[in-house]
Amino acid sequence: MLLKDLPRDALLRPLSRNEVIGMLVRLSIFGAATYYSIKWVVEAMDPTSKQKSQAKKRAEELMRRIGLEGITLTEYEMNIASLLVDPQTIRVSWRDIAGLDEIINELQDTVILPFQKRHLLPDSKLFQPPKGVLLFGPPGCGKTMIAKATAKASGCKFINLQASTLTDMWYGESQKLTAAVFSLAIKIQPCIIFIDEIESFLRNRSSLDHEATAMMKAQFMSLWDGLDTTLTTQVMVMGATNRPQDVDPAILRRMPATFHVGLPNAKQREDILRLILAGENLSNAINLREIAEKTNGYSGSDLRELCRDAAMYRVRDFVRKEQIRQIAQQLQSYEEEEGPVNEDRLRPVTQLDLLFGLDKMKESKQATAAILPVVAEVPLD
Ligand SMILES: Nc1ncnc2c1ncn2[C@@H]1O[C@H](COP(=O)(O)OP(=O)(O)OP(=O)(O)O)[C@@H](O)[C@H]1O
Repeated sequence: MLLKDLPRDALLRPLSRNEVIGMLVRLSIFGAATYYSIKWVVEAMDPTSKQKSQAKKRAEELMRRIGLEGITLTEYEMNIASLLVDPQTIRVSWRDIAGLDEIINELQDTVILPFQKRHLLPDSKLFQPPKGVLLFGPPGCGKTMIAKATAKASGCKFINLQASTLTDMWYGESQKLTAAVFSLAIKIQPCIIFIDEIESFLRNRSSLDHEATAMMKAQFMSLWDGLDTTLTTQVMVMGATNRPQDVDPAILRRMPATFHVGLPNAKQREDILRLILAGENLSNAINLREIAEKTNGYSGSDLRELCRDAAMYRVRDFVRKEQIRQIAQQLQSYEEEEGPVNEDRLRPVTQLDLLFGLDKMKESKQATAAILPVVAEVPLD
């Protein structure tokens, strides 16, 4: 029916109360449907929305587990909160780190005591954890382990900030995220902000820096300085790097406590080997000193790889023996079969296994050395 076909009276008469209410209800439903459709379309068009909602869920779950559910967070703080590590769930403790007693003792005195015993000197400006700590040294020597064990020992929450997080597009705007790192850390303090590969994040400032990156760095440093303003703030930035020479000097100045986590010496390597192999079934003739002496230049992570390989040989032997046994069983009649006598058990790891593992490791190291340039260790000062 067209408008002109309607009776003139029907158009001119005032609307009844019910008609007005009905119209309002229809308008509201239409408005809500439009709003949610537009929202749905916008979200569907945002390629990062799934990641964002996953990060939000993860953050909420983490906050609940850590016992921080009452704290209200902004959207940006929520993104950073998805990187939180609960000190209770950190598996690494001092007992898992071998050969680094000196560094551990110093960390205990300079970092952990001020966190743990803050109540003894609450008004002291001096008895405070340093605002920045730098762990530097070649890869695989335990820097990340030390950072995690420090958080566990001091009972600090641990924000594991990847170099790319603040520059990653899906997380949002760098500057808002940078601000969120610090505001979140303050809300949940005591807290350690850990930045692995800090050189790639806060690299020497150069003219090649993108303007946004330069601004983010400047902002990071000013927020970092701001931590000093209140005595009660218990937030520390801990950085780790393989290339201290590439870290911006302005950042280095903000990390007064530096720890060199270098390649282990022979004694340290023996300690690391003993720790890695603890709990394994070892032959009595194992001589870890011999392996330690033959592994000059190896990192803790190399030694772990070597041991992992060595421990696999007996499994391979076991599988081969089993295959031979099965073939023999098929050839023999079942009456003659003697049955499995102690055959279900793996033999212990032997010195020969470790030496084989070492040979294999040497070969792969030589192969990688051929394709990768040698990175010399440069002292910090
Ligand atoms: N001192 C050590 N004691 C026991 N295990 C060690 C030690 N150093 C390294 N490892 C072994 O090597 C692995 C790697 O160590 P970690 O990740 O802490 O090294 P990193 O110095 O942080 O290396 P990267 O610079 O590559 O991040 C550890 O998971 C551990 O198994």
